[in-house]
Amino acid sequence: MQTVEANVRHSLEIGGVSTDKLVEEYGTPLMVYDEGMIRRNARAFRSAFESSELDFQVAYASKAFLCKEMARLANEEALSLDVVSGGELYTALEAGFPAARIHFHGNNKSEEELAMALDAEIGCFVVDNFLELEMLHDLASKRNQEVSILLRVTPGVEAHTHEYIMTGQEDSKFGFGLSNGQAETAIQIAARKPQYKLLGIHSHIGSQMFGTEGFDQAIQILTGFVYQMNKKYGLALPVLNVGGGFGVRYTEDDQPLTISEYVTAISESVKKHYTTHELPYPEVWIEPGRSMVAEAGTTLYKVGSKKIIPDLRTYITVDGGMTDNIRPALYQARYQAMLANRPDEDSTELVSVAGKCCESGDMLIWDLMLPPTNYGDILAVFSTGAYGYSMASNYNRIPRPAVVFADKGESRVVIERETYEDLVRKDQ
Ligand SMILES: Cc1ncc(COP(=O)(O)O)c(C=O)c1O
Ligand SMILES: N[C@@H](CCCC[NH3+])C(=O)O
Repeated sequence: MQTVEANVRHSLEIGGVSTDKLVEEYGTPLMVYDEGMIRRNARAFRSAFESSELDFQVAYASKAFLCKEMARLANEEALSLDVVSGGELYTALEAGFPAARIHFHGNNKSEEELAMALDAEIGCFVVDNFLELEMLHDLASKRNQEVSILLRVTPGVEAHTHEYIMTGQEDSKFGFGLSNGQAETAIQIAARKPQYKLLGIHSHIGSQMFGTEGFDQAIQILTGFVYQMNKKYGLALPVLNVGGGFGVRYTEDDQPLTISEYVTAISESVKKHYTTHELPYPEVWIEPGRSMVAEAGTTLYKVGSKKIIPDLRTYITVDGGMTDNIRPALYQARYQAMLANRPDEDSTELVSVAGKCCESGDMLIWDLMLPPTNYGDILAVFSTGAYGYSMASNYNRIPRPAVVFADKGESRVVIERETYEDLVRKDQ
């Protein structure tokens, strides 16, 4: 994959650091990010928008991977930050991320979380439902604080991994339905509330999308709605947030567009539909998560036991699994991998890669060709940078791995490996 280069002398390199060295220094399992690649992705999003000449914000969807150093990187790259919980918000604030560029999502923000975000004076709340619409305003009124909001709407466009389906109905736990009139009701309520500055609407149609048709459909529907709200209530709604969902390459079967192609398609679509409705161009916000970090991440595991079932299958087991990457078990997600310590050897053995959890579903890769493996080999699994560590668990009381950023031949720990002591720290 793009994130790694084979160092033909003996081992794979990530961000210019040999995986031999990384494993020796930090142990396994180890999550390694090619920091330069994350920065290039951030710049690709921004520069494509700059070429479009639209006003924009690129908000990194921090659910994909967040720690303080990642928040600092996002800030250095002039990204905004999409957070969906008090924990993500806290991490961003602890990292010194500017509150004015934080957008707060979530379909059940608690009063405490809302108060925390009001205290911090974050840039925008993406209001999801009628309870929040009232609760946030009550809290803001008590503080006499003005709050910028977007309303999350469900436009009735559902994006699936490889295709788009017009649902007609809006069966989603998120947001206000457009076709059933709830979005309009929410707009009317929001527009009357004195503490609210209603910036516009938000929609997110799905994740890991390979095309742009879904965005175009959603933008067409959203623009029609903005037009109606403008005509009926004289509302300007200057911000249009079209969410995230840009696809990445996990295996050679995945054919995502480039970042620039996604952004260009969105910009063109916004221009086309706003022009049709004779509306001034909005400020366009997007929320890429996966596409910012997935391909920049590689997980290094140590190969352990091997089980050969004659005429059936050969299992090799690594020292991690569903605790650091739940995606294969949860979504049947597929990954590519290679032996990091023998990158130039021919792959002649068909194996399936199992994790070490007490769970049959704890498989990382089915049917992978590798050179004949031995105990102690290092397996590099590619494109694990999104929704891997962020969805990690301590199932079987397995500590979470360390996370390292590698760049220009240097590496540094950004999240320390959990210890057994960490695991019992909260136990009574
Ligand atoms: C509201 C919202 N924004 C952004 C994202 C990020 O999506 P992705 O990681 O696919 O770019 C998600 C997750 O799907 C989301 O729910
Ligand atoms: N966690 C999911 C995607 C959810 C996106 C967040 N709304 C994944 O790994 O693919």
